[in-house]
Amino acid sequence: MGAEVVIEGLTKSFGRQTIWRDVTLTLPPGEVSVMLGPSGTGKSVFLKSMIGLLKPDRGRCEINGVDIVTCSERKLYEIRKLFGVLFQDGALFGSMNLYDNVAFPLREHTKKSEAEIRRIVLEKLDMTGLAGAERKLPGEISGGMRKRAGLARALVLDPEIILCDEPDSGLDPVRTAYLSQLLIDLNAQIDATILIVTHNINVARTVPDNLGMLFRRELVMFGPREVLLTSEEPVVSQFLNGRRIGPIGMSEEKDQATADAEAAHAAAGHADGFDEDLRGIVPQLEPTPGLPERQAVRRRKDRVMRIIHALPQQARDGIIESLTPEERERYGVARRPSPSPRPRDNGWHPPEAVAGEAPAEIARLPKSNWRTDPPDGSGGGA
Ligand SMILES: Nc1ncnc2c1ncn2[C@@H]1O[C@H](COP(=O)(O)OP(=O)(O)OP(=O)(O)O)[C@@H](O)[C@H]1O
Repeated sequence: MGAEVVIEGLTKSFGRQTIWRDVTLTLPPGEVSVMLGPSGTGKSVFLKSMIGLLKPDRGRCEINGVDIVTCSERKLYEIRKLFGVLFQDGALFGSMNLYDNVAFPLREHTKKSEAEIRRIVLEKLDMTGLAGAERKLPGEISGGMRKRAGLARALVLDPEIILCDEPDSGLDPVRTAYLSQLLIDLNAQIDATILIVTHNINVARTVPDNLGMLFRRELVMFGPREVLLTSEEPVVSQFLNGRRIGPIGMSEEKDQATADAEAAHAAAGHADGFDEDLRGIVPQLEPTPGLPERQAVRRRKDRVMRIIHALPQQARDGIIESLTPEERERYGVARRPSPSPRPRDNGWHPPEAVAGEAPAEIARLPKSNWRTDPPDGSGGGA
């Protein structure tokens, strides 16, 4: 199972420019998480801080119990070996063919024989759909293939954590869908903890177990996907729907005059992008048939059902809705009565929010007997 990453109060500035402050979140082991955020909100800086390429000013980033903000260079070098990183452009060496690019970390960081290296490289190229392309140079292949080659290279040291910086950038929607599927398939095969930073709404809606968003130098939210996907937070719904009306402007944050002018245009009937409301929970991608089940799915259900009482009502309803009848019985929860339809049909109809205490079915939630973490308690998560 992948490593858990515990981040607490992390703050990063460049000179007097604060990029983000007090970021606190946990990446649960083996789960897939996505960090959304408008351009320039510091998503790439966040990834670089997680592998110690940038040094945060304050806070902790603990991986397998080691705080990489304060640990020694030697320890950091060791911890970095747990990571596989897919950079935006694949970061391949232009003069090396795909085989040598993918073999590079093995030749640099291990004493493996060429025969062993060959076995691993061909296995990873096969996993990423690049079997037969090993003699190609990066300049001779498409952007999608370059990303997959970057991913193959990120896999050769058997990472516990995979970081992907905008894996969809420069790809058309079909190639992005293939890459999304590949990430889920890889998670099913190696159970690594995965963090993807992206602007891509489709990736955010269909790929992760957990979703977060950076905005205005802060983490707006981070948690089970159902929370962000049903959020009424203006910045979240504006971002998910790709609208101009809302707190996010051309250069991240808009001033009041611009916001007022846009609101007046909208009131006068001026269209603001799509008319469809993209909020709501859509089914998560599943591994390609024939691959193993994602072990993280069961662990996550168990984890989320333990914290469900603390989640907003719409997220709770969405989570309970997504359980099978057997799972509802096992967890001792029931669906709430049929909701009244929403004005815009986005395929899923959350029940009306009910103020007050957690519903009875959640209050009597039993401790799950589904826990698959090792008995030493090293697994689990937030
Ligand atoms: N090494 C650096 N020195 C100084 N400023 C930096 C450095 N790296 C990033 N920045 C600044 O940090 C801010 C956040 O950059 P970052 O690339 O992390 O944003 P992002 O959210 O990944 O954006 P995008 O989605 O457009 O890729 C930017 O204002 C950028 O100029």
